[in-house]
Amino acid sequence: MGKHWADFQYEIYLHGMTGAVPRLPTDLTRLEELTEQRLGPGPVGYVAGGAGDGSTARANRAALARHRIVPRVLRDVHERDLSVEVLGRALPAPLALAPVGVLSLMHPDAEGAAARAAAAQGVPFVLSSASSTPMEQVAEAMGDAERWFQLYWPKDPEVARSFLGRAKAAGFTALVVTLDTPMLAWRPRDLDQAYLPFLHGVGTANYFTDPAFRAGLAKPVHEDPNAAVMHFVGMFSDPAKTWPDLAFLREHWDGPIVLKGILHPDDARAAADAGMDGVVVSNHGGRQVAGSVGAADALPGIARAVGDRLAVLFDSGVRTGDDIFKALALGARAVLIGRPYAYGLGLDGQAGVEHVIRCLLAELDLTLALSGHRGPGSVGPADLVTEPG
Ligand SMILES: Cc1cc2nc3c(=O)[nH]c(=O)nc-3n(C[C@H](O)[C@H](O)[C@H](O)COP(=O)(O)O)c2cc1C
Ligand SMILES: O=C(O)C(=O)c1ccccc1
Repeated sequence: MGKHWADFQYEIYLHGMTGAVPRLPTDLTRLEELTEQRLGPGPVGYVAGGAGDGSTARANRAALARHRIVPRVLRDVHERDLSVEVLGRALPAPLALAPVGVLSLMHPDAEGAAARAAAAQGVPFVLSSASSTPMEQVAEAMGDAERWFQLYWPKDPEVARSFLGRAKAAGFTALVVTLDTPMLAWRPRDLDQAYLPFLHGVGTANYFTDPAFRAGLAKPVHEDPNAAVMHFVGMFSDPAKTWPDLAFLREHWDGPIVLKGILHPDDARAAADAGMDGVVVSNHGGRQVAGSVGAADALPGIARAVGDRLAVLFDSGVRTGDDIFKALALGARAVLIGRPYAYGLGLDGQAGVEHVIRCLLAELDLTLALSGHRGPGSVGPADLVTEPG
C-alpha cells in the first residue's frame, strides 16, 4: 500500500473547520504572480524567464493542454498506490524535484530547504551543479533520502572527475547530465536587466569549494572573486563535446546516468546505445531554444523509441496533477518540476516546497482515481484524446 496522497485534501478541509485556509494557493499556476508580488520582479524575472519571446514555455503548456483525459468509471479505485520504480529504485510517486540552480535568489535557505522538503515527502531531489550550497551540505540536510546529482559537464576533466567523486561520496545515487545548455540561450528578460546571477557569484558554491577548480586559480577565491567567477564562466560547459565523450562519464560514475534535455528519438536511441540508463525529455522549461517543440509533443516518439531500454522521464511545463497524468499517459515513467517548487521556496521556504509537492500529488491521486486508475502503471495513450494542434 502506498501513501494516501489524496488525504491532503481532507487535511485542508479539516483545518478549515477552525477557520484556517492554506498559506499558499492550491492552484499552483498562481504561484509565479504571487512570488513576483512578494519578491519583486528581479529574482523572479530570472526564474520565470524563457528563451526568446517565451514561445517555448508557452508551447510546453499548450502541448499538455491539447491532450484531454477520458475518465472511466466503476473500476474499484478504493485502494491506490502511486509508487513507481525508476532507475532500479522505488519512488513513492512519479515525481522528482528538477535541478534548479541559484535557488538562493528565492530564499536564503535555498537548496537546503528544498532538499529537506523533498526528503520529508520522500521525493528525490536533483541537486544542480550550479547550486548556491555545496553538495556535501545539501547531502547532510537530507540524511539517507534519495538524491541525484545534476552535472553541468565542466571543460576541465579534473573538475568533472572531482565533482563525480564528491557526489558519490556524498550519497548522490544517480547522475543527471544536462546536455541542452552548452551555453545559455538568448534570454531577453535577463539581457534587458543585464543580470546573470553567477556573474555575482550566485550558484558557484560547488565550484568555489572544489579542490580541482581552486587549483586552476592564481589566487584564493576570497582574494580575487572576479577572477574566480571568470574561471567559472570558462569552466562551466564545453560546447565541443560529442557522443563518444560519454565514455568518460561511464568510466567515472558507477551508478545510473540520465541524459537531460533530449527531444529527438534518435538522440534517445544514441543514449541507449551509449549505455546510459535514462533520459529526461525536456526543453529546460523553455529557457534554451525559443521556437522549439513543446516537450510533451516530443515525449510519445521518444517513449516508443526507447521506453523498453531506458527510464523515460519528463519535465517542462508541469503545473498540475492532471499534467502529470498526461505525461504518464504519453510514456513518461516520472516527471520533474522546476519553477513551481522554486516559487514555493520563495514564498514559504521548506513548507512552501512541501505544499507544492503535496498539492501536485494529491491532485494526481484524485485524477487517477476519478479517471479509473489505481496507480500509474495502468495509465496509457488510451486515456487521452488529442485535439488538433
Ligand atoms: C531558475 C532555473 C534554473 C535552472 N537551473 C538548472 C540547472 O542548474 N540545471 C539543469 O539541468 N536545469 C536547470 N533548470 C531547468 C530545470 O531543471 C527544468 O528542466 C525546468 O525548470 C522544467 O520546467 P518547468 O520550470 O516548467 O517545470 C533551471 C530552471 C530554472 C527555472
Ligand atoms: O538558468 C538556467 O536555466 C540554468 O540552467 C543555469 C545555468 C547556470 C547557472 C544557473 C542556472
